[in-house]
Amino acid sequence: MDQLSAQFLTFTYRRISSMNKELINLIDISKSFDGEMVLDELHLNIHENEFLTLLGPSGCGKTTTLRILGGFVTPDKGRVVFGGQDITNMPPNKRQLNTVFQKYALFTHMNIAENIAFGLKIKNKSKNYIDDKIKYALKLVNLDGYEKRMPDSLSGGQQQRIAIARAIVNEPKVLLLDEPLGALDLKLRQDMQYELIRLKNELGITFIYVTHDQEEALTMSDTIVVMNQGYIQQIGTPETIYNEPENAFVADFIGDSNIIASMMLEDKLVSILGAKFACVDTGFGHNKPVDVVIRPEDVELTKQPEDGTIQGTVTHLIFKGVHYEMEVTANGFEWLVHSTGMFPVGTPVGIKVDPFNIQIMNKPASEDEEAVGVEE
Ligand SMILES: Nc1ncnc2c1ncn2[C@@H]1O[C@H](COP(=O)(O)OP(=O)(O)OP(=O)(O)O)[C@@H](O)[C@H]1O
Repeated sequence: MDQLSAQFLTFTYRRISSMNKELINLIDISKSFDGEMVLDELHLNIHENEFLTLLGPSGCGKTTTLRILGGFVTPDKGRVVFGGQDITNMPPNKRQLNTVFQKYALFTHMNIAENIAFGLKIKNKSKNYIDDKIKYALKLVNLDGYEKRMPDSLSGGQQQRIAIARAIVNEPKVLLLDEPLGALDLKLRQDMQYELIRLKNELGITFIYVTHDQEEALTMSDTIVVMNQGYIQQIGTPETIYNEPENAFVADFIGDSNIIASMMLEDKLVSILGAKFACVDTGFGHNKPVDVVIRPEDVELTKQPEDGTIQGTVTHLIFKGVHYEMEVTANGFEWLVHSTGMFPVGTPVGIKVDPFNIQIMNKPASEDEEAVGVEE
């Protein structure tokens, strides 16, 4: 198992095991800008106390979805329902949602306490109420005593915590976070990921998080929604998304993978690059073109070709710290392999895969005829 898989498995304990009540329903939402379809009949249910992440490449519609939730963008079609109430046309300030953006957008001429108090003052809350809230919020984000500091005397990570503190004093039921860690360096980003998980658990509210960083999504989320070109590709727990990707896009976007055009010969038997491999999937039919996904850490290399192996040669080797990354050319395919064992370049090896680690995916209908790897 590589670092990535280990990292998200560590967090399994805190995930919602039996999902809570539905809180938000996005029902058949469509949105175009300048005649370009950005979201096409998007349907999504979000639960109470869920950490849900919208994940996908740049331009896939994540921020637009978040802005529709926040009320900053009105959908062309479809409805936004919050706690059973239609809020599609409700203005942002009336919604029980608060947004934290990538750019902290703190008021530079106000100190930290004034920044946090800003929204509460507009709502005419009493001084005592506001002071209590400031203390409470600063404690939650681990910045007690920072009331009098000015924003430009804080680090990026601290400023982002203040932006979060400012959002949570409004007691939203949902926090919308648009790449809030995007501007931070890697180490700080990782620390803040833990902070956000803790914060969400302490507050007991729903977090809807936008990122294009798959590792961040795997680390933090109860549920990941993988999006591409305005469509939801898959919704699932990090484990499901990583181990059982439903299509080649998801498999390719989440972590490294070997995606191989193959042929399902019969239930539990697949022909990969001309060799027969036992697998566990059923119901794909006979002699049906499929895509097979095998994660690099699930490829086992053997010194001698064995039954159920393909023979190949190691063509690249890189030391990655926790594992070696190798490329093995076998039956015309470049296999990506992560292994704690090292095989020097030029070594002949056998490739073996446990049946449970072979993930079968239906090919899109239009690609059926292009399938390769047929051999009886
Ligand atoms: N107000 C707007 N006017 C015109 N086009 C827009 C507007 N907002 C978004 N778009 C376009 O809609 C598409 C989706 O944008 P969106 O910001 O939702 O993507 P994203 O997945 O959040 O991307 P990124 O990760 O780069 O922020 C993009 O092509 C973008 O240019």
